[in-house]
Amino acid sequence: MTTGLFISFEGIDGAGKSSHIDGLARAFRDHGRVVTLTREPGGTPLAEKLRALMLHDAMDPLTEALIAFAARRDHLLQVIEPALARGEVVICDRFTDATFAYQGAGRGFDLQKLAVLERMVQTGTAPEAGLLPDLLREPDMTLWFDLPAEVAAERLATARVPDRFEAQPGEFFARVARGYADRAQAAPQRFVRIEAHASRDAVWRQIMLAVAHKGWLAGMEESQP
Ligand SMILES: Nc1ncnc2c1ncn2[C@@H]1O[C@H](COP(=O)(O)OP(=O)(O)OP(=O)(O)O)[C@@H](O)[C@H]1O
Ligand SMILES: Cc1cn([C@H]2C[C@H](O)[C@@H](COP(=O)(O)O)O2)c(=O)[nH]c1=O
Repeated sequence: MTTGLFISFEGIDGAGKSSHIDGLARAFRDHGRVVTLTREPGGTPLAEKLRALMLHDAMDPLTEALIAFAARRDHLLQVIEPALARGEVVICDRFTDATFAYQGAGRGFDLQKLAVLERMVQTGTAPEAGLLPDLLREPDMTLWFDLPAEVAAERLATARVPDRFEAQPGEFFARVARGYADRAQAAPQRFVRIEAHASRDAVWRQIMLAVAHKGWLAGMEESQP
């Protein structure tokens, strides 16, 4: 039985994640792996409804954090854990690091309270779904797209109508970026920093190197995005 792999993509809005998620899924499929591509907040019918609330309705930071974790719990139980149990590669556009970066560093919500919620949601009162009491479910690797907030803002300026987060000022994203840097520093074995202020090809090469370094897609280092 192949072991499941859990990979998350993180970074501030506009850092360039979406431009590469499909490419990584394709690379794994070319290697014969079954891939579940998903995102947070979202990934299940219930969590997608919570996503719409979170992105468009005004609320206080605690409510925002609780919605993020409620959506995550459903997503874990319905999609992520079953896919990992089947031995699939789960590629998730954002996971809990986003809550620490956005609700924690960005909004200023208490990081220790987030850590309590993280433990409640990502450990297991649901052993049948793959969650275990003493094991915090986390990605096996987090690709962190590190891009200065002002460059991300320039990229997004012409891209689309902003949601509640994208409409935040530059200082908010500078705080979120620092929040990601703190998470990366605290978990260097899980995080891979991607220098995102680079061409798409250069970013793709970094992703392929990170994956090859784990021994997951040997021989694909020269592949195209
Ligand atoms: N390496 C790059 N150089 C220049 N522009 C880029 C690069 N990568 C992506 N872009 C552009 O930047 C914008 C944001 O990219 P993308 O949607 O991939 O970011 P994202 O991290 O997924 O953002 P979000 O989290 O808000 O969905 C898009 O217009 C995209 O075409
Ligand atoms: C998981 C998660 C996400 N967010 C924010 C980050 C983004 O601004 C949006 C999601 O939009 P995207 O286009 O899919 O990147 O939600 C958050 O604030 N907290 C979270 O836990």
